[in-house]
Amino acid sequence: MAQIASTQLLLTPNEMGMADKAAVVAGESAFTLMASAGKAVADAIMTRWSKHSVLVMAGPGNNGGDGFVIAQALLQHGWPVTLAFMGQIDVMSEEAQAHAKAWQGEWQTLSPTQLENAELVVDALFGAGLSRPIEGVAHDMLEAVAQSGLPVCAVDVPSGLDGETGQVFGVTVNAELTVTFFRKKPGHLLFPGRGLCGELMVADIGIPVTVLDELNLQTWENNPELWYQKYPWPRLDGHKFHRGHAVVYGGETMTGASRLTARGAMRIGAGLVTLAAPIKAWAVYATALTGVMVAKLEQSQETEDFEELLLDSRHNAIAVGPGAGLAGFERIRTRKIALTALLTGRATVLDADALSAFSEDPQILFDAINGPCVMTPHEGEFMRLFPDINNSPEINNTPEIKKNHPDNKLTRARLAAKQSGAVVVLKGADTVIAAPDGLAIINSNAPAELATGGSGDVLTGFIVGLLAQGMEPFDAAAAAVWMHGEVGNDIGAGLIAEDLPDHLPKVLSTFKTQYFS
Ligand SMILES: NC(=O)C1=CN([C@@H]2O[C@H](COP(=O)(O)OP(=O)(O)OC[C@H]3O[C@@H](n4cnc5c(N)ncnc54)[C@H](O)[C@@H]3O)[C@@H](O)[C@H]2O)[C@@H](O)CC1
Ligand SMILES: [K+]
Repeated sequence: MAQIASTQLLLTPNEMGMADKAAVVAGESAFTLMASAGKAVADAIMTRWSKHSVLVMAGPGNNGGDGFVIAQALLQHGWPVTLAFMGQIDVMSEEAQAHAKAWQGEWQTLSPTQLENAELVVDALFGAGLSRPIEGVAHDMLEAVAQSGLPVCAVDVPSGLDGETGQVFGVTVNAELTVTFFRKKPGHLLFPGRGLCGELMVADIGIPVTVLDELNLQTWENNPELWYQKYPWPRLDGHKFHRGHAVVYGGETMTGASRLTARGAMRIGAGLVTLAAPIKAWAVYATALTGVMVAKLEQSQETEDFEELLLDSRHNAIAVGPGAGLAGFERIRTRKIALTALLTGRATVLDADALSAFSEDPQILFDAINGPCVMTPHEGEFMRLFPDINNSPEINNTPEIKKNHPDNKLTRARLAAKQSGAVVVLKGADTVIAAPDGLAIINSNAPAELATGGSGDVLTGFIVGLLAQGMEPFDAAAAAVWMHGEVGNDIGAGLIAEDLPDHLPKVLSTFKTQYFS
């Protein structure tokens, strides 16, 4: 995956530091890399804004070094520039010192009063090297910038944002534009970070792509580049059975949920979809569904009937959860149905009630997972199913920045995948898809409109539909989440879950034109 989608790779600040070092070893000069970084930011500023009075805040590390380059470039183009420095010049890196010496304007010491005459702020205080909470004058300055409402261009990250987790380390600013270098970082895509970066630009500063080979990277931003080659396009000579047969369990009361799942599975191309429902609700399903077949599960023997249905090995992918039911006896039934599905060893998606039903004894669920499985919890379901993860050593023994912010969504999803043996899709505006082997993808195309009732049920349908067509769970989850986001963007305001499956053909056709013609 690394080779086919190198541009989608995400590097933590630490990995970025290693890439930077490897580039220098490969013959790039650190001075030139910094010059290119600063120039890229200055160019972006001059493209976006007309000539303004600029305050460049330069911090004690290489982020500050970039600040000197930016200040000098803007000055040379006739912009009024104030340079506000915080640090000790003689302990800065050689390249930062060299660029600081090249600065031809006046030096000032960082102070909130400098904001009085500023029209635009360049935030080059802290970047990848942030290692403890921001205090003192830098803290006061960032707070004053935030309160001033002035437009901010952040260098690499808004200072105070942890590039690894997307969490804020005490204080930060809301940037209108963030220019980062070489590759994005997870913190640019994970909330709240994503909301603080404004427009995010990635500048090529001359780091050779070959440095990535040494790094064993495991995190990507979701994009068809990652999985389009494995996408199961229907073959002209194909038969509907080649496109799989998905089985969706439907509960007794909330019948809409599993119908949305079934429709999602149909739309994404499953050859056949059967909705299996308890007899009490059977008539509702049978009346409402046309292309989807409905199977009856007789009273008091629902699990046995479900098991029998699955004896037919053409039923190659199963979804349990949407509308499955949690009240009283339904909870027991939902558990049995989920375990029956897992026992087949066939590709299974567990969502909603199928996750919550195991909140008291999640290990029973994890022990039953021994085939391809995708779990799609939202935050609430995740907390119920993985209560220990926030207290796990991998979260708490990391440096202080992470210790103070256990809400590292990427790490949590990875730990959950490892613990359960399933691909975990931790849903939200920044959905993370993590596999038990450590690979992870952060999704970034979901619009706010997708946060609506039934939207997750459709996603489950997209996943099970792709599984039925033979896609591997990690790829199927990534592709489904991306399609779901694209459909959401396509519909926009006024979106309801019912629209999602029916807008998919348009998105699929654009995707097909782009990648397969
Ligand atoms: N490929 C790369 O990695 C490149 C990186 N560049 C820049 O270099 C930056 C990284 O440079 P550094 O590693 O020097 O990191 P920073 O510039 O973020 O700052 C590190 C310095 O700040 C101090 N510090 C950390 N947290 C602090 C706190 N809370 N309060 C006070 N001081 C604190 C550290 O002790 C260290 O002296 C990137 O963000 C980017 O802007 C560019 O110059 C070009 C190439
Ligand atoms: K910064």
